[in-house]
Amino acid sequence: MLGLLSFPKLAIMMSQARTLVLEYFRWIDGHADVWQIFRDSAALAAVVRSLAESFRDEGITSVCGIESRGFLLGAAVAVELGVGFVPVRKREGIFPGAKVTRRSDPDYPGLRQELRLQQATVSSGGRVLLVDDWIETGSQAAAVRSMVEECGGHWAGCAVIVDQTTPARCAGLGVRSIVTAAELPAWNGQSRRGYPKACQGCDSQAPGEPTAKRGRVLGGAT
Ligand SMILES: O=P(O)(O)OC[C@H]1O[C@H](OP(=O)(O)OP(=O)(O)O)[C@H](O)[C@@H]1O
Repeated sequence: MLGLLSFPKLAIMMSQARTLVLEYFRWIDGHADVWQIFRDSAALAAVVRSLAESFRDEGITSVCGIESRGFLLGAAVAVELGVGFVPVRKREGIFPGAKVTRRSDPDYPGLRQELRLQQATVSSGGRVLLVDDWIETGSQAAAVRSMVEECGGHWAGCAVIVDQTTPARCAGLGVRSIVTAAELPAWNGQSRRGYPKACQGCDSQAPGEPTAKRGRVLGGAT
């Protein structure tokens, strides 16, 4: 763990994470491939530390992650913060015990995800941080928030690598990101047209141009 960092060291660490994300992120056949960031140990470590550091002083008692990339990142950030991990599974897969469930509003590919959370994993009064690789519509995160609150937990916010939300969604869900979608390399060497503009006020983006569909140029998933 990093423990307490001086401001210059913290700024350098956050800057390194941002640089490595921009270096390793790839568009492959029109699909955003965040997995490429994880194949480099230095990039993965920097991303995990940066996500953890953005909520280090917020009294987080558990970290939540949505299957599947949220499992990888969320568990790592939980270790970094010294707290436990709360998994949110999608429709399929064995997941024993009493659960709360939600059907999300349409997410970035237009899917209404069936999300499940084990009640016992959220302690009443606990402060839960959601960690994910990317947030776009915020529909899955909003559904998770609703389940956490039903279990008696408090929503601390979202730590993500890439933020592509609107300012209102960003503020409502408490999103803090390493980069915004508008900062990513252009897709296939073309312009970034389709991405919202960066929002200076909340470190996210402002509405404007249509949102790029990072996961489905040809109708597939990420
Ligand atoms: O902001 P939203 O529009 O709700 O979308 C955000 C979610 O979409 C991605 O996961 P995805 O469903 O692609 O699952 P995966 O991690 O298994 O690829 C991402 O990891 C978030 O969990």
